[in-house]
Amino acid sequence: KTQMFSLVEKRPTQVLKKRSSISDNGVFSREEDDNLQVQVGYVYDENLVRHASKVSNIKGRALVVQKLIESYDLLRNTIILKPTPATSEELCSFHSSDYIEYLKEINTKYTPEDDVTLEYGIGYDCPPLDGIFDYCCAIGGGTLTAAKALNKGEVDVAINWFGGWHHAQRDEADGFCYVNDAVLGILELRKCFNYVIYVDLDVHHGNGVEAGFERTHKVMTLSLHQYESGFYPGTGSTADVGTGVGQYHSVNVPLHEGIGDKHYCNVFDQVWYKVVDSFEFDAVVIQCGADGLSGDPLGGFNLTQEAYGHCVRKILMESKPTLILGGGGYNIANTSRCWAYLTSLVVGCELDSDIPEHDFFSMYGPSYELAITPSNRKDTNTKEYVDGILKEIEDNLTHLFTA
Ligand SMILES: CC1(C)CN(C2CCCC2)C(=O)N1c1ccccc1/C=C/C(=O)NO
Ligand SMILES: [Zn+2]
Repeated sequence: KTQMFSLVEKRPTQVLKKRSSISDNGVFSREEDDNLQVQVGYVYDENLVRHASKVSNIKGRALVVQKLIESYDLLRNTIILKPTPATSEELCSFHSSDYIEYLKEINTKYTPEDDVTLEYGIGYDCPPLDGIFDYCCAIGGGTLTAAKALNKGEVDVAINWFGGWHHAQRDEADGFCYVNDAVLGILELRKCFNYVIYVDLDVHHGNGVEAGFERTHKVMTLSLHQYESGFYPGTGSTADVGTGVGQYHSVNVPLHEGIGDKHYCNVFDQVWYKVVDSFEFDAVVIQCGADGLSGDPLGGFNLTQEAYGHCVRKILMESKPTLILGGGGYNIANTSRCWAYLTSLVVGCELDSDIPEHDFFSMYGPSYELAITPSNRKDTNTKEYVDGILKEIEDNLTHLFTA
């Protein structure tokens, strides 16, 4: 039986209401115990951190994230989910067998230093990794382990900060993503949950996940991202709505650079309200790529962890089994700040505004504070532009009402 949970939004910490279980007639029955925290699973082991550190553009990020979360003692009331590497068969539930066979073949043949333009997207944006196949099994396995724990009802929310690689396509690596663990996780959840919604908060369009589900109405993908000419990956306009029975089940919110917390949260709320009304989902996956944060070298958006927290909190209010993933994020200290903050929000405890003393304390200078300060950059998202895209999104989603 899948235990459900319900959240009551209380500031500042998330005091989560008692667990309720679905009684026979499917209606929530409230157990009469006192407030039980929602059961949170947290994917971690050293092998996964070692693999996650392999990709050069976020070298060492996995360990810095982990150490900050540990320094705040956030894992004491979570269930640590030790990941099992994915098997080839599991990777092939989304990826083509020739792509996976190719990764096996080149597993220890190349290293990032090899300046080769290989097949299957390996070599340009996605340099060959030493142990590239083992890397994909570890990364894919992390998210699959989380999804399986949600399927078994062991946890209500599962967090995997080492996943969220949303650009990988069925038969090629793309955008520094070699395996699309988000797609694998959604496919796993679909074994137990009929309808799944995927929400992508990364500054880049979640093109690989959208492509994976654009022809089905069982999975809705919602992506908020920067959308400018020449900005990677270049997909994700409002006109991009999915096809066939999947039509109107891909929702895109293309934004221009400079958007800050207040505006972003306002846009999210307006879209989320319509999405919840048009698509009844049984489980949720949220990709929290932190490259939208102020201070990210990509520099596109001007967000702080407050924007990410607002969206995650809003989504958790639906009280559905939820899988939370990482993704991009190239300012390693700010990415760690953001994901530690989100972890605290999910487990329902407050964080001290001063970064605790720990191995990587020096990375948080000069403020040594948890808060990320936004810059005073111009938000180029005019009211006219935003109202226009919200209207298009609303018009698209009304097709689901009438369906
Ligand atoms: C190589 C990295 C990943 C790093 N990077 C920045 C950050 C720091 C200096 C350049 C990029 O733009 N990258 C990319 C290059 C080509 C294609 C995609 C990406 C990023 C994808 C992504 O984050 N998706 O969520
Ligand atoms: Zn990104």
